[in-house]
Amino acid sequence: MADQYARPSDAAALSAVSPLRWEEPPEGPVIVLLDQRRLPAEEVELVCTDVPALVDAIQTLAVRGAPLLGVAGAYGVALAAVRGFDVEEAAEMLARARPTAVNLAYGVARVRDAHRAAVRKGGGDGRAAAAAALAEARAVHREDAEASARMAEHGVALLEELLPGGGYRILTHCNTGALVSGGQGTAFAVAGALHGAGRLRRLWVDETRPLLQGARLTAYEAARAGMAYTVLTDSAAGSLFAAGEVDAVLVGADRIAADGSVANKVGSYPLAVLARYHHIPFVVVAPSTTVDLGSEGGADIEVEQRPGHEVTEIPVPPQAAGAGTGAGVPVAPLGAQAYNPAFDITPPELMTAIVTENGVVSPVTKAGLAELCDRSRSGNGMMSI
Ligand SMILES: CSC[C@H]1O[C@H](OP(=O)(O)O)[C@H](O)[C@@H]1O
Repeated sequence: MADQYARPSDAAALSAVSPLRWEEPPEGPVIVLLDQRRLPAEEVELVCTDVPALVDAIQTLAVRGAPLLGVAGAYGVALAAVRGFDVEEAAEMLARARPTAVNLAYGVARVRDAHRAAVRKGGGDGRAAAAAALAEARAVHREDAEASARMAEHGVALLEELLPGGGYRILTHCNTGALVSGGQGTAFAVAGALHGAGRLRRLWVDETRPLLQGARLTAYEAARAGMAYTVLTDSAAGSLFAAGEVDAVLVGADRIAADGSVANKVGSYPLAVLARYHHIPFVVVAPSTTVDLGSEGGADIEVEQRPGHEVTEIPVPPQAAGAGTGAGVPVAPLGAQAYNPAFDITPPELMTAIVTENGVVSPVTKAGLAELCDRSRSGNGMMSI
């Protein structure tokens, strides 16, 4: 079950608001989510008291973005453990909630395995196993925040190496800021670090149809940060490249295959082709938890297909984008068919680099990516569910 609590849309309060937190009110532990479907017009918090409510929030993009899905999945398994729900069943439900972002399965497996180990060790002491599950979920959350800060450092250093001096006009797609992370995000964290150093001349923000994560969420985060930013339709990006107005493209990722193929928000692949044609750096920024060494190449990545009404209807607030209710205003003839993949696949040969918390791989090769991941996984290897 999820209750909703509206908050004043106060900019000062916003800066302190996290997209997800664990709380332990007297009536029992809950996961509190900032409902990203309602942003930027309203700050509404969803209070999830059980796993089905969290699964629904994930599937309707109230909570979204690969790294944060890993954190949400981790806390979802911990919620099951602490509230005495079936942990194995909860792990299965959560891992299947969205198929492409590998972080979700990773976060779920981390906490599920910690719980299993504690059960084996504790001989059925449920409280000890629940405490171990919550501790592991907090570790997943903390590690993602730490990874975000390190990605920002590596990303800035890479841009300074690629494009020495001056300020940068960065084009980004979808939303990759604090709303998708335990920290300040992935690609947007690099833009934020550039902004903090006075090196961000302009942030070009693709609106990112159909759910408008760019126009709604990246613009919201850029405004809060005081960045110079401009929203554009996805189809206008080409003319910006042609006009020489883009210095680099920074995007996130939902799953990176072993060969470096990247699944990211639909529209990323065309940007990579444009960047290659115009000789502009195309850089993917993602934590190592987004790399799935079990997927050999792009063909192994399941691309989530979403409901057609997200394309054929314009969402009507307060049922904002991603509500999944079909409560929008039709823009296509009723009954129109729609093609609505949530992601597309960019091959490694179109990328300049992949930036992770452990460093940069450029050019993007299978060996280079594996080496980067091995360095990061000495403590917490990728676990599949
Ligand atoms: C850096 S994770 C953000 C990543 O997730 C977005 O997808 P969605 O909004 O459907 O969760 C998009 O692919 C972003 O690049």
